[in-house]
Amino acid sequence: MLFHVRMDVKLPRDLPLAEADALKATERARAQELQRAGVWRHLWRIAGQYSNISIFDVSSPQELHDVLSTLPLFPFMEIAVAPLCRHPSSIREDDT
Ligand SMILES: O=C(O)C[C@H]1C=CC(=O)O1
Repeated sequence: MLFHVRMDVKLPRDLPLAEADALKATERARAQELQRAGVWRHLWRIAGQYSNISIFDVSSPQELHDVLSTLPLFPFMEIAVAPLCRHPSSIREDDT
């Protein structure tokens, strides 16, 4: 199942820089691991915002929740999820 996910990162202003940098580094490593595994299919920065638009490929809403809720930055993100299905006018033969 494909899900469109928007993540808006809201780090506390008083979070020490070293802690923020460590969180971002662990988030980056996890994001890249999930991309290599094919779970995090697309990851795009929204221009001018500390936000991303992503496409996840998981077996269920529960798996998506498990993945998102264990991201290191999860406590500092507002997340909006939309489940996707094929558009009847799409000319793509697969769901990539
Ligand atoms: O920077 C972000 O958009 C938040 C998060 C998503 C991937 C990653 O490395 O950090």
